[in-house]
Amino acid sequence: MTNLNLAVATSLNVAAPAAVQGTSTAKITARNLNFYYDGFHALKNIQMDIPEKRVTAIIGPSGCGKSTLLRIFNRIYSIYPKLEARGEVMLDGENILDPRYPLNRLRSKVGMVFQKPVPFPMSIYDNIAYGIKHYEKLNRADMDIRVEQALRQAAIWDEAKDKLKGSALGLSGGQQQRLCIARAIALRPEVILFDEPTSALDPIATGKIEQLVEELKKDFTIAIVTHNMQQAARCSDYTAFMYLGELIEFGETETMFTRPGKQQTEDYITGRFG
Ligand SMILES: Nc1ncnc2c1ncn2[C@@H]1O[C@H](COP(=O)(O)OP(=O)(O)OP(=O)(O)O)[C@@H](O)[C@H]1O
Repeated sequence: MTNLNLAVATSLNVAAPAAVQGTSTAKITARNLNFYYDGFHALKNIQMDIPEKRVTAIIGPSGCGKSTLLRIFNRIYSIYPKLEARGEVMLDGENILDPRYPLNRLRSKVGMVFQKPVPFPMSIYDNIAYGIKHYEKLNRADMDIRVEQALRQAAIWDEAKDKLKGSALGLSGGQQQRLCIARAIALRPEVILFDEPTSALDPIATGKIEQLVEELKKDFTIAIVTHNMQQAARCSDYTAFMYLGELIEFGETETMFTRPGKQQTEDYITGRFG
């Protein structure tokens, strides 16, 4: 590590993350991706590969297009008029921007967790079962198993198991966010998108979510938008740095945080702007 690189890592107060083990194929590939809000050019010619079963962090200053990019990966924008995506976003080799790509299939393959946990106003059990019922007909015993599996995988089973029939709104903010993660997992997606999942949480709840993200990458491909650079450094394998709608740099997180290739990336991660 050069002095500069050491300075970058030290200024972030993070240990350089371990190198990514092995190679990974791309689960999602964006090619010549442009996005417009009623004519406003918000994403400019993005080329990006999101590696399978790895965590990819998307960072950059406010307004650079992080959330816009994430929302394209599950086509959530398509419910609003006057929003337009051009180019290709391939998921397992199929272009999800093609209107013929069934939204139902996309929703079952790509789950999303938002900034603010929004449990449904119903029991903890029903929060998980509700989504499953849309896609599958399970008998009671099988549903019980699926609900338990999802809660366990989202590391909230121990706290929830004795109050499954109680309202989800009675959980703490951090527990609610893990419930929302369980709700996404229960549909057995292949990709989970996290849009600033810890910005409304305290440091302890944040730590639990970061640990969970680390666990989940064994089974899922993860993309996470975060303002928190320590978080990106701690829990991602790859990092994308965006600025003013462009993808400035993409690479292994360790490299990005210790030997950034572009001056803008270095300025951002060392806190010189943003
Ligand atoms: N609904 C909208 N209509 C018009 N412009 C929008 C809309 N949503 C976002 N934008 C614009 O698109 C650009 C990208 O916004 P986006 O929310 O993706 O940025 P971001 O990097 O996620 O920002 P933040 O970190 O503040 O959440 C910004 O210039 C923003 O003002």
